[in-house]
Amino acid sequence: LSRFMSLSPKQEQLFKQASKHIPGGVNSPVRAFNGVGGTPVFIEKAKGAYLYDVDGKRYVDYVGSWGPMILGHAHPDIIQAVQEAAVDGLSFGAPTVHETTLADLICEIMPSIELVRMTNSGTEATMTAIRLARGYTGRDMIVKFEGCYHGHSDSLLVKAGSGMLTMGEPTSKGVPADFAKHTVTLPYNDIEAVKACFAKYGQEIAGVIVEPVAGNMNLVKPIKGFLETIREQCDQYKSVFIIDEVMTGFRVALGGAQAYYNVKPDLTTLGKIIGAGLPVGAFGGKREIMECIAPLGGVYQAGTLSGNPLAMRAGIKMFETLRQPNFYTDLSAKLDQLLQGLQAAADEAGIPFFTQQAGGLFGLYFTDQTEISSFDHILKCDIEAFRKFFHGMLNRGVNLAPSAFEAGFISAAHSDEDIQFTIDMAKQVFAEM
Ligand SMILES: Cc1ncc(COP(=O)(O)O)c(CN[C@@H](CN)CCC(=O)O)c1O
Repeated sequence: LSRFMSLSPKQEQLFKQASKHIPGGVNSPVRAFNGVGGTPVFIEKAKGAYLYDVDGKRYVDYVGSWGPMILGHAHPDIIQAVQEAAVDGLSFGAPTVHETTLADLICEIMPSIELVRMTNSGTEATMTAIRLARGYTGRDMIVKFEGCYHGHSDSLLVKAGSGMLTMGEPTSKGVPADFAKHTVTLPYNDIEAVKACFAKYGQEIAGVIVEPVAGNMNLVKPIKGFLETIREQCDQYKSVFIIDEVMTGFRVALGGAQAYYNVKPDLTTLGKIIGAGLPVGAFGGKREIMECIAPLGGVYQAGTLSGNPLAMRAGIKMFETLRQPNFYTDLSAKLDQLLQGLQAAADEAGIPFFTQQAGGLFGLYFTDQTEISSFDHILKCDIEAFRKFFHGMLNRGVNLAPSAFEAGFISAAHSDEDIQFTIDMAKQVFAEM
């Protein structure tokens, strides 16, 4: 593997320079390549399906900035919208009609959302949704699921306690145990565990937060009845059902996973795609819950740059394309073509491998297991094989997520040629594995 790891001396030098004043040389940990080894690639620009690194090398990109670039990079309509917004001023700290327009759009596309508030990241959105669930119910306990990631707020950096239905333990230093103990973490897709948790703590549970399709432990789809059980239990015990659609919103379907699986949450958190690449998050849902948010109610939340005009106008412009008929059927068909090609290539080379898809989101698994529906299944996959595949593809100009515990993203800009190229490169890499 080491022969794959080093990139150009220039990239090595840039990483050394970055590491002088930036922790780990990156502004978000996953970018440091710790999950795959080697030095991160420094990107200079991007266009359509492609990234271009500082050496001018082109990569077909399946990370898409972790989801936002569903139209492809530097889409001319988006760039024009941002340029036009910029000349009108970058931020006013006062209401603009663009915020109303985007809020109206989101509420129309996701009918479970009656009121929506913009933030600057998915983390802010989920952090506030948790606070809102607690403020609305007057309860403290939150339920989340192993392997799901909802951003880095304290209540959500919690893993399962020693016993399953016990108080959570921090997954990060700096999160007080007193804080983590209000979060119970259950196995994803474990319907009985959800029922047992509510039977034991029901009256204390402020809310449940779940990735409706998990994309932060690699891709894991909900089994039949999982999301429905959370909905039923929240109804029975008057807890708030929060669906974290930061990654799945406008990705697995226009209406998100809640449309894809026909489940109605009380609150939805959003991010990534709604800003078209600019910093945006959002949380929204039932009016009676959202009316607890300041300035209407006593749950405080704020943000200097929330709803800023550049991000709003980029998002509004992007939805013009997303709402075109067949956008998602075409995106899914494109991804299906890719995954079928990768599967055939792996089978030909005799590599234990399979894939899963949810709209424009995908997972690649190096395993001979035939089912992936839990974090335990993911932990049994062959990480070393993934690392070899990752570097083999990167060297051949295909950019995958630098971790076996991340999902993959395709865009409308990926052409048939890009997909065939990806499959051809995979054939070469599988052959040397
Ligand atoms: C379901 C879900 N909920 C919340 C978040 C946090 O959003 P941000 O605070 O990173 O905007 C995320 C962020 N996803 C990661 C990808 N694994 C972002 C990449 C990164 O951390 O750099 C998410 O996937």
